[in-house]
Amino acid sequence: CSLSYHFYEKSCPQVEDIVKNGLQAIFLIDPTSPAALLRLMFHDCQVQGCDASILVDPGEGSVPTEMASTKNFGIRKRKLISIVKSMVEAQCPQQVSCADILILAAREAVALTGGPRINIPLGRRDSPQTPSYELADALLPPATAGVADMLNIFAKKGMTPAESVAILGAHTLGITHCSNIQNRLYSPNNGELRVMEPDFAAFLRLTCPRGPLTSNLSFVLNDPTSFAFDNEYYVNAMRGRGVLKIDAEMALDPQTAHFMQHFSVNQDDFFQAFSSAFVKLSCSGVLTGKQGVIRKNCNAIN
Ligand code: HEM
Ligand SMILES: [Ca+2]
Ligand SMILES: [Ca+2]
Repeated sequence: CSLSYHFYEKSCPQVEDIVKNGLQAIFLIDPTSPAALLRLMFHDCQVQGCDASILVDPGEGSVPTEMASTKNFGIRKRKLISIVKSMVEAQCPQQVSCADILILAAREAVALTGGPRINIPLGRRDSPQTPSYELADALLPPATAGVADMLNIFAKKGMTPAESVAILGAHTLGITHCSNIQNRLYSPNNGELRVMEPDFAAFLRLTCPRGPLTSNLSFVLNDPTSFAFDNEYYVNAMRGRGVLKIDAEMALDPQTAHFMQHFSVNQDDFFQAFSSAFVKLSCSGVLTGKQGVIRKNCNAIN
Protein backbone atom coordinates (compact mmCIF):
# COMPACT_ATOMS: atom_id res chain seq x y z
CA CYS A 1 0.00 0.00 0.00
CA SER A 2 0.94 3.68 -0.11
CA LEU A 3 2.25 3.76 3.47
CA SER A 4 5.89 3.88 4.62
CA TYR A 5 8.08 1.67 6.80
CA HIS A 6 9.98 4.79 7.94
CA PHE A 7 7.11 7.23 8.40
CA TYR A 8 7.86 8.41 11.97
CA GLU A 9 11.67 8.10 11.69
CA LYS A 10 12.11 11.85 12.22
CA SER A 11 8.87 12.93 13.95
CA CYS A 12 8.53 10.13 16.54
CA PRO A 13 11.17 7.40 16.23
CA GLN A 14 10.18 5.82 19.55
CA VAL A 15 6.46 5.42 18.76
CA GLU A 16 6.57 1.64 18.31
CA ASP A 17 8.35 1.22 21.67
CA ILE A 18 5.84 3.47 23.45
CA VAL A 19 2.95 1.38 22.15
CA LYS A 20 4.70 -1.88 23.00
CA ASN A 21 5.71 -0.89 26.53
CA GLY A 22 2.34 0.65 27.31
CA LEU A 23 0.41 -2.40 26.16
CA GLN A 24 2.77 -4.87 27.80
CA ALA A 25 1.76 -3.44 31.17
CA ILE A 26 -1.94 -3.37 30.25
CA PHE A 27 -1.99 -6.96 28.90
CA LEU A 28 -0.48 -8.24 32.17
CA ILE A 29 -3.37 -6.77 34.12
CA ASP A 30 -6.03 -7.76 31.57
CA PRO A 31 -5.17 -10.84 29.47
CA THR A 32 -8.49 -10.60 27.59
CA SER A 33 -7.56 -7.27 26.01
CA PRO A 34 -5.30 -8.50 23.15
CA ALA A 35 -8.27 -10.31 21.57
CA ALA A 36 -10.42 -7.19 21.90
CA LEU A 37 -7.81 -4.99 20.18
CA LEU A 38 -7.30 -7.45 17.31
CA ARG A 39 -11.04 -7.56 16.56
CA LEU A 40 -11.24 -3.77 16.98
CA MET A 41 -8.71 -3.38 14.16
CA PHE A 42 -10.76 -5.62 11.83
CA HIS A 43 -13.96 -3.71 12.54
CA ASP A 44 -12.25 -0.35 12.02
CA CYS A 45 -10.63 -1.35 8.72
CA GLN A 46 -13.82 -2.98 7.40
CA VAL A 47 -15.89 0.25 7.69
CA GLN A 48 -14.53 3.25 5.76
CA GLY A 49 -10.96 1.88 5.96
CA CYS A 50 -8.36 1.87 8.76
CA ASP A 51 -9.07 5.45 9.88
CA ALA A 52 -9.90 5.09 13.59
CA SER A 53 -13.56 5.88 12.82
CA ILE A 54 -14.67 3.13 15.24
CA LEU A 55 -13.11 5.05 18.15
CA VAL A 56 -15.37 8.08 17.85
CA ASP A 57 -17.91 8.27 20.68
CA PRO A 58 -21.48 9.24 19.87
CA GLY A 59 -21.74 13.00 20.36
CA GLU A 60 -24.63 14.58 22.20
CA GLY A 61 -27.64 14.85 19.98
CA SER A 62 -25.79 13.81 16.83
CA VAL A 63 -26.67 10.86 14.61
CA PRO A 64 -25.66 7.42 15.93
CA THR A 65 -22.10 6.47 14.97
CA GLU A 66 -20.97 3.08 13.67
CA MET A 67 -20.67 1.74 17.23
CA ALA A 68 -24.50 1.74 17.32
CA SER A 69 -24.51 -1.10 14.76
CA THR A 70 -25.51 -4.45 16.27
CA LYS A 71 -22.65 -5.97 14.24
CA ASN A 72 -20.33 -4.23 16.70
CA PHE A 73 -21.82 -6.19 19.62
CA GLY A 74 -18.95 -7.42 21.80
CA ILE A 75 -16.48 -4.76 20.63
CA ARG A 76 -14.60 -3.78 23.80
CA LYS A 77 -11.52 -1.91 25.03
CA ARG A 78 -11.77 1.09 22.68
CA LYS A 79 -10.58 3.25 25.60
CA LEU A 80 -7.22 1.45 25.64
CA ILE A 81 -6.29 3.12 22.36
CA SER A 82 -6.91 6.53 23.96
CA ILE A 83 -4.69 5.59 26.88
CA VAL A 84 -1.87 4.57 24.54
CA LYS A 85 -2.49 7.70 22.47
CA SER A 86 -1.95 9.90 25.54
CA MET A 87 1.35 8.10 26.20
CA VAL A 88 2.40 8.87 22.61
CA GLU A 89 1.17 12.47 22.80
CA ALA A 90 3.33 13.06 25.91
CA GLN A 91 6.47 12.39 23.85
CA CYS A 92 5.41 13.32 20.29
CA PRO A 93 2.56 15.86 20.41
CA GLN A 94 0.25 15.95 17.35
CA GLN A 95 2.41 13.64 15.26
CA VAL A 96 0.94 10.14 15.37
CA SER A 97 -2.56 9.26 14.16
CA CYS A 98 -5.03 7.21 16.18
CA ALA A 99 -5.38 4.99 13.09
CA ASP A 100 -1.67 4.05 13.21
CA ILE A 101 -1.81 3.51 16.99
CA LEU A 102 -4.78 1.16 16.55
CA ILE A 103 -2.87 -0.94 13.98
CA LEU A 104 0.27 -0.97 16.13
CA ALA A 105 -1.85 -2.05 19.11
CA ALA A 106 -3.28 -4.95 17.09
CA ARG A 107 0.25 -5.88 16.05
CA GLU A 108 1.27 -6.03 19.75
CA ALA A 109 -1.86 -8.07 20.54
CA VAL A 110 -0.48 -10.72 18.18
CA ALA A 111 3.22 -10.41 19.09
CA LEU A 112 2.82 -10.29 22.88
CA THR A 113 0.57 -13.39 22.95
CA GLY A 114 3.10 -15.56 21.13
CA GLY A 115 2.35 -14.77 17.49
CA PRO A 116 4.63 -13.26 14.86
CA ARG A 117 5.98 -9.70 15.23
CA ILE A 118 4.66 -8.12 12.03
CA ASN A 119 6.46 -5.25 10.35
CA ILE A 120 3.80 -2.56 9.68
CA PRO A 121 3.91 0.34 7.22
CA LEU A 122 2.69 3.60 8.83
CA GLY A 123 1.35 7.02 7.88
CA ARG A 124 -2.40 6.51 8.15
CA ARG A 125 -4.49 9.62 8.93
CA ASP A 126 -7.67 9.78 11.00
CA SER A 127 -11.11 10.25 9.51
CA PRO A 128 -12.59 13.73 10.01
CA GLN A 129 -16.14 12.33 9.96
CA THR A 130 -17.92 9.31 11.38
CA PRO A 131 -19.73 6.74 9.28
CA SER A 132 -23.36 5.93 10.03
CA TYR A 133 -24.41 2.77 11.79
CA GLU A 134 -26.20 1.79 8.58
CA LEU A 135 -22.84 1.65 6.77
CA ALA A 136 -21.38 -0.53 9.53
CA ASP A 137 -24.46 -2.78 9.36
CA ALA A 138 -23.92 -3.23 5.64
CA LEU A 139 -20.16 -3.84 5.67
CA LEU A 140 -19.43 -5.90 8.79
CA PRO A 141 -20.01 -9.65 8.35
CA PRO A 142 -22.82 -11.23 10.38
CA ALA A 143 -22.07 -14.10 12.78
CA THR A 144 -23.78 -16.34 10.23
CA ALA A 145 -21.32 -15.50 7.42
CA GLY A 146 -20.16 -18.46 5.34
CA VAL A 147 -17.08 -19.28 3.29
CA ALA A 148 -18.23 -17.49 0.12
CA ASP A 149 -18.96 -14.24 2.05
CA MET A 150 -15.62 -14.49 3.81
CA LEU A 151 -13.54 -15.07 0.65
CA ASN A 152 -15.37 -12.21 -1.03
CA ILE A 153 -14.58 -9.75 1.80
CA PHE A 154 -10.87 -10.52 1.83
CA ALA A 155 -10.41 -10.85 -1.94
CA LYS A 156 -11.46 -7.17 -2.06
CA LYS A 157 -8.40 -6.44 0.10
CA GLY A 158 -6.11 -8.32 -2.29
CA MET A 159 -5.83 -11.47 -0.18
CA THR A 160 -5.36 -14.92 -1.66
CA PRO A 161 -7.61 -17.72 -0.36
CA ALA A 162 -4.68 -18.95 1.78
CA GLU A 163 -4.27 -15.46 3.30
CA SER A 164 -8.03 -15.23 3.89
CA VAL A 165 -7.98 -18.52 5.80
CA ALA A 166 -4.92 -17.26 7.70
CA ILE A 167 -6.49 -13.94 8.79
CA LEU A 168 -9.41 -15.90 10.30
CA GLY A 169 -6.73 -17.49 12.49
CA ALA A 170 -7.28 -14.33 14.58
CA HIS A 171 -9.96 -16.52 16.19
CA THR A 172 -7.10 -18.24 18.04
CA LEU A 173 -7.68 -15.44 20.59
CA GLY A 174 -10.76 -14.38 22.49
CA ILE A 175 -14.34 -15.34 22.96
CA THR A 176 -17.75 -15.66 21.29
CA HIS A 177 -20.93 -14.74 23.12
CA CYS A 178 -23.62 -17.40 23.16
CA SER A 179 -26.03 -15.14 21.27
CA ASN A 180 -23.80 -15.54 18.20
CA ILE A 181 -24.12 -19.33 18.12
CA GLN A 182 -27.70 -19.89 19.35
CA ASN A 183 -28.90 -20.63 15.84
CA ARG A 184 -26.12 -23.20 15.33
CA LEU A 185 -27.18 -25.03 18.47
CA TYR A 186 -30.95 -24.84 18.46
CA SER A 187 -32.39 -24.25 14.98
CA PRO A 188 -33.82 -27.57 13.93
CA ASN A 189 -32.92 -28.91 10.49
CA ASN A 190 -30.05 -26.52 9.83
CA GLY A 191 -27.69 -29.47 9.71
CA GLU A 192 -24.98 -27.70 11.69
CA LEU A 193 -25.02 -30.03 14.68
CA ARG A 194 -24.35 -32.98 12.41
CA VAL A 195 -20.92 -31.61 11.46
CA MET A 196 -20.01 -30.74 15.07
CA GLU A 197 -18.02 -33.18 17.16
CA PRO A 198 -20.69 -34.62 19.54
CA ASP A 199 -18.87 -33.92 22.83
CA PHE A 200 -18.21 -30.36 21.71
CA ALA A 201 -21.86 -29.89 20.71
CA ALA A 202 -22.91 -31.12 24.14
CA PHE A 203 -20.46 -28.77 25.84
CA LEU A 204 -21.68 -25.76 23.83
CA ARG A 205 -25.33 -26.54 24.62
CA LEU A 206 -24.52 -26.76 28.32
CA THR A 207 -22.61 -23.48 28.33
CA CYS A 208 -25.15 -21.76 26.08
CA PRO A 209 -28.64 -22.90 27.10
CA ARG A 210 -31.53 -22.21 24.77
CA GLY A 211 -33.20 -18.83 25.07
CA PRO A 212 -32.21 -15.18 25.23
CA LEU A 213 -31.87 -14.74 28.99
CA THR A 214 -28.10 -15.07 29.32
CA SER A 215 -26.99 -15.36 25.74
CA ASN A 216 -25.58 -11.82 25.65
CA LEU A 217 -23.62 -12.46 28.86
CA SER A 218 -22.40 -16.05 28.57
CA PHE A 219 -19.59 -16.89 26.20
CA VAL A 220 -17.30 -19.68 25.03
CA LEU A 221 -13.59 -19.58 24.20
CA ASN A 222 -12.74 -19.34 20.49
CA ASP A 223 -10.14 -22.08 20.97
CA PRO A 224 -8.82 -23.90 24.08
CA THR A 225 -5.78 -21.56 24.24
CA SER A 226 -7.68 -18.32 23.86
CA PHE A 227 -4.90 -16.21 25.48
CA ALA A 228 -2.22 -17.62 23.16
CA PHE A 229 -1.70 -16.79 19.51
CA ASP A 230 -1.01 -20.29 18.15
CA ASN A 231 -2.50 -22.67 15.56
CA GLU A 232 -4.88 -24.43 17.98
CA TYR A 233 -7.78 -22.72 16.22
CA TYR A 234 -7.05 -24.82 13.12
CA VAL A 235 -6.37 -28.02 15.09
CA ASN A 236 -9.77 -27.68 16.76
CA ALA A 237 -11.72 -26.61 13.68
CA MET A 238 -10.38 -29.68 11.83
CA ARG A 239 -11.72 -31.84 14.69
CA GLY A 240 -15.27 -30.51 14.40
CA ARG A 241 -14.70 -28.03 17.23
CA GLY A 242 -15.19 -24.78 15.33
CA VAL A 243 -17.23 -22.30 17.39
CA LEU A 244 -18.69 -19.96 14.78
CA LYS A 245 -20.29 -21.08 11.57
CA ILE A 246 -17.35 -19.73 9.54
CA ASP A 247 -14.85 -21.64 11.71
CA ALA A 248 -16.70 -24.91 11.14
CA GLU A 249 -17.44 -24.36 7.47
CA MET A 250 -13.87 -23.50 6.47
CA ALA A 251 -12.78 -26.94 7.69
CA LEU A 252 -15.22 -28.61 5.28
CA ASP A 253 -15.40 -26.39 2.20
CA PRO A 254 -13.12 -27.60 -0.63
CA GLN A 255 -12.00 -23.99 -1.26
CA THR A 256 -10.53 -23.68 2.23
CA ALA A 257 -10.19 -27.14 3.85
CA HIS A 258 -6.67 -27.86 2.60
CA PHE A 259 -5.37 -24.55 4.01
CA MET A 260 -7.09 -25.26 7.34
CA GLN A 261 -5.48 -28.70 7.39
CA HIS A 262 -2.06 -27.30 6.49
CA PHE A 263 -2.12 -24.54 9.13
CA SER A 264 -3.20 -27.12 11.73
CA VAL A 265 0.10 -28.97 11.25
CA ASN A 266 2.41 -26.10 10.25
CA GLN A 267 2.33 -23.08 12.57
CA ASP A 268 5.22 -21.33 10.77
CA ASP A 269 3.29 -21.26 7.49
CA PHE A 270 0.22 -19.96 9.37
CA PHE A 271 2.28 -17.16 10.93
CA GLN A 272 3.76 -16.21 7.57
CA ALA A 273 0.41 -16.13 5.74
CA PHE A 274 -1.21 -14.30 8.68
CA SER A 275 1.51 -11.64 8.60
CA SER A 276 1.08 -10.81 4.92
CA ALA A 277 -2.72 -10.90 5.30
CA PHE A 278 -2.52 -8.58 8.33
CA VAL A 279 -0.54 -5.97 6.36
CA LYS A 280 -3.13 -6.12 3.54
CA LEU A 281 -5.98 -5.71 6.03
CA SER A 282 -4.15 -2.80 7.69
CA CYS A 283 -3.86 -1.02 4.33
CA SER A 284 -7.59 -1.06 3.51
CA GLY A 285 -8.96 2.32 2.50
CA VAL A 286 -6.30 4.32 4.34
CA LEU A 287 -6.17 8.13 4.32
CA THR A 288 -2.68 9.53 3.61
CA GLY A 289 -0.82 12.79 2.99
CA LYS A 290 -3.14 15.77 3.32
CA GLN A 291 -6.28 13.62 3.59
CA GLY A 292 -7.94 13.34 6.99
CA VAL A 293 -6.51 14.66 10.26
CA ILE A 294 -4.33 13.71 13.22
CA ARG A 295 -6.84 13.60 16.06
CA LYS A 296 -5.64 14.79 19.45
CA ASN A 297 -8.35 12.84 21.23
CA CYS A 298 -9.12 9.53 19.54
CA ASN A 299 -12.69 9.44 20.85
CA ALA A 300 -13.77 12.75 19.36
CA ILE A 301 -13.77 14.42 15.97
CA ASN A 302 -11.83 17.59 16.76
C1 HEM B 1 -16.00 -13.34 7.87
C2 HEM B 1 -15.17 -12.98 8.79
C3 HEM B 1 -15.45 -12.93 10.28
C4 HEM B 1 -16.60 -13.20 10.97
C5 HEM B 1 -17.95 -13.65 10.42
C6 HEM B 1 -16.28 -13.00 12.37
C7 HEM B 1 -17.20 -13.13 13.40
C8 HEM B 1 -16.91 -13.00 14.74
C9 HEM B 1 -17.87 -13.09 15.81
C10 HEM B 1 -19.37 -13.29 15.62
C11 HEM B 1 -17.20 -12.97 16.98
C12 HEM B 1 -17.78 -13.05 18.39
C13 HEM B 1 -17.96 -11.66 19.01
C14 HEM B 1 -18.61 -11.76 20.38
O1 HEM B 1 -19.52 -12.57 20.55
O2 HEM B 1 -18.21 -10.99 21.29
C15 HEM B 1 -15.81 -12.79 16.66
C16 HEM B 1 -14.81 -12.63 17.59
C17 HEM B 1 -13.50 -12.29 17.27
N1 HEM B 1 -13.03 -12.02 16.00
FE1 HEM B 1 -13.97 -12.40 14.26
N2 HEM B 1 -14.99 -12.63 12.50
C18 HEM B 1 -14.44 -12.55 11.25
C19 HEM B 1 -13.16 -12.15 10.94
C20 HEM B 1 -12.23 -11.70 11.85
C21 HEM B 1 -10.97 -11.07 11.53
C22 HEM B 1 -10.48 -10.77 10.12
C23 HEM B 1 -10.35 -10.79 12.71
C24 HEM B 1 -9.05 -10.09 12.97
C25 HEM B 1 -8.08 -9.89 12.10
C26 HEM B 1 -11.21 -11.27 13.76
C27 HEM B 1 -10.90 -11.24 15.11
C28 HEM B 1 -11.72 -11.66 16.12
C29 HEM B 1 -11.30 -11.75 17.52
C30 HEM B 1 -9.90 -11.51 18.05
C31 HEM B 1 -12.43 -12.13 18.25
C32 HEM B 1 -12.53 -12.29 19.76
C33 HEM B 1 -12.96 -10.94 20.33
C34 HEM B 1 -13.02 -10.84 21.85
O3 HEM B 1 -12.53 -11.72 22.57
O4 HEM B 1 -13.54 -9.81 22.32
N3 HEM B 1 -12.34 -11.80 13.22
N4 HEM B 1 -15.66 -12.80 15.28
CA1 LIG C 1 -12.87 2.76 9.94
CA1 LIG D 1 -5.09 -19.96 20.70
